[in-house]
Amino acid sequence: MGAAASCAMLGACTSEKVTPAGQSETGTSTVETYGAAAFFETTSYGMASSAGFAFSPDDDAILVHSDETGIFNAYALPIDGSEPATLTASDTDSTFALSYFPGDERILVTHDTGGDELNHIYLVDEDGTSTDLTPGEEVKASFAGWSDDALSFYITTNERDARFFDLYEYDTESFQRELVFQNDEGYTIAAVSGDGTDVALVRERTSADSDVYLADLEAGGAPVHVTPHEGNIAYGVYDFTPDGSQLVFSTDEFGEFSQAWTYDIATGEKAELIAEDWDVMYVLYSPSGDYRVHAINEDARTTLKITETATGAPLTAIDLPAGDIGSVRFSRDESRIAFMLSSDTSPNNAMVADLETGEITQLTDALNPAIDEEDLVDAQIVRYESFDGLEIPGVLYVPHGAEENPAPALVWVHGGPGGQSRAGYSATIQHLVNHGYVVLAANNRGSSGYGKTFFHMDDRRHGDVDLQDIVYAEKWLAEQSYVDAEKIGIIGGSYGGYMVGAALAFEPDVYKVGINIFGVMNWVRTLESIPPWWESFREALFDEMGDPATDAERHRAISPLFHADNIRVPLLVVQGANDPRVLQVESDEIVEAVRANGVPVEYVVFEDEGHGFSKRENRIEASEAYVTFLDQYLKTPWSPEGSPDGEGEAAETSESEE
Ligand SMILES: CSCC[C@H](NC=O)C(=O)N[C@@H](Cc1ccccc1)C(=O)O
Repeated sequence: MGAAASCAMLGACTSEKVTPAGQSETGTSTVETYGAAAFFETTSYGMASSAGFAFSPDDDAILVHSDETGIFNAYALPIDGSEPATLTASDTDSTFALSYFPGDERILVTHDTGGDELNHIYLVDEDGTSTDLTPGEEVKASFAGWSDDALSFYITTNERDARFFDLYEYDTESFQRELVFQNDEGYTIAAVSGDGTDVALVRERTSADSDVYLADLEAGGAPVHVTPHEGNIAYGVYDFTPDGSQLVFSTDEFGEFSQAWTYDIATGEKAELIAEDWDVMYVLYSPSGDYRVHAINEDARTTLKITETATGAPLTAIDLPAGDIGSVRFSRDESRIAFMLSSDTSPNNAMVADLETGEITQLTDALNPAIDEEDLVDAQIVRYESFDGLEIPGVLYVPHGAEENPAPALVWVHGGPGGQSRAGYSATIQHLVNHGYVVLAANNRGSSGYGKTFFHMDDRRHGDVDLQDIVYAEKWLAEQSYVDAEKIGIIGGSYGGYMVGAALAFEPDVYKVGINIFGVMNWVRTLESIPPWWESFREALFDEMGDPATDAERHRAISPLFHADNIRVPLLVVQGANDPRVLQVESDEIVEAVRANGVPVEYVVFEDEGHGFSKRENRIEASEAYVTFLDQYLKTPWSPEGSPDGEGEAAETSESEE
């Protein structure tokens, strides 16, 4: 971590750099090419939870996590820019900062084991001693915030019933705890009011239709239904106001996008709080309630607004720097805010702004100094037409020099269903682009962020209309002057990995190669073996995807595994052994089936990862594997005829594979 620098704009770079000899020529300019290690030697930073205290009790440091050692751990970053203090030192489990204690420098952190998603909450004393507050082999726990009097904090765990999360209140000194809300009905516990009187609950019937309830923790009794309605309306919870008088909830009742509304707990009155032209992503308050922060998902970029609550006027004390601002946290005395600042070409940096002087200080220097930001590229938001004329949004990255020398390209598909590819820094995408690949992150119908109509267009039509959007992404890329139309591949993770498998199996002539990162290959098995703690949204998931008990035939029809004999192009599969959502067997079986076709198939398994890769050495190995595979099979397209026996050949197995 670097020393403080006064606010350097992490702005976008557009100009080309002329660099010394020995670097790759791309058209009229020279861009240095970096290995995966260089991209991942960049440090990833994240802020303590919005439900906790990110500032230390005396406001002189902020609590963050970073992967500076290769494994995420918690650190205190002094706001004067002096050297950070290491607070946890795990060399096995990615550990994430939750909160300082209200009155001392003990902290709460969370980690799972090897990516199994069974997170526990740990108390870390000032001498570094760590205590598991939520022990138990199959227990999954989450931090849910502090009481206003600082005498207790809240944790949800599923230890009583693996399917449901109950709410416990922990004493800050004795760590004795009390069950304050027993959840037998499959609610999602969304927020607890600071005065400890109310808990906000969400019940999801379908992804289009959900409700908010309020349970009175003092009076007990059945939770009050806050959102009675007819038809499909999706309601959710942002937070309580700091005085506990109102619940701020989300609704898509009044248009395509989610708005923020208030519910007055005493009177039951509802009122519009924030309506924007896009989804309101979150709403949070300063501890006193004097300031309100909300973010908008504006065409795949985050726009942040800070408002003086009393007047509704925008905060003018500081000029927020250009770039993506997130994780805003107020100091205890509300004289400062901490936030993360990033751009398409720069990862998160921790910043502190003084609301009295307007001064902004950069506390970290995350991008590996060996990388020149000007060698990276900005994202462009684009739109293309699909088979039925529907406009599909995407996030496009074009390598420097591709206009002069058309480049191979990749369609990148996000997870979900219902996720969204967003602009912003991605080490993996920048690594691919730096190695000469155009990347189009397509937001096929069904993606979030573009309104509820678009979001639901894929319901029970997965592997059909959304796949066609991905096919049309290839067609659009092939028409671009900077793309070598003969060299277009597909890459995606999880649901995006499913789309990779589906594209290769059901549209076998479209893509030249595929990279499947822990993708669902067999929907019957995946939906039959979802983690027990998904119970609160199992019904909604089955409503969208189909219930394996009744829709198994359709699930077989759309599952790449049962159509693997159609896959005739090189395939790279990457999987975490501890993934509880997409089990390793999904990848094992598709690898075996496609290898039987005589097609090159490479397979990388990480023994200590789950649904996503968090350890630096694994992220480097995965990213290096993508580029090596693409350089081998996409830059010089593979054909069965070109292989020694004319039938194709199976590739060698990666060292990581067991
Ligand atoms: C309606 S999406 C619920 C699943 C969940 N979504 C959040 O990310 C998820 O983990 N999706 C996986 C794919 C998947 C879908 C259904 C069952 C298992 C895995 C993903 O894309 O990350």
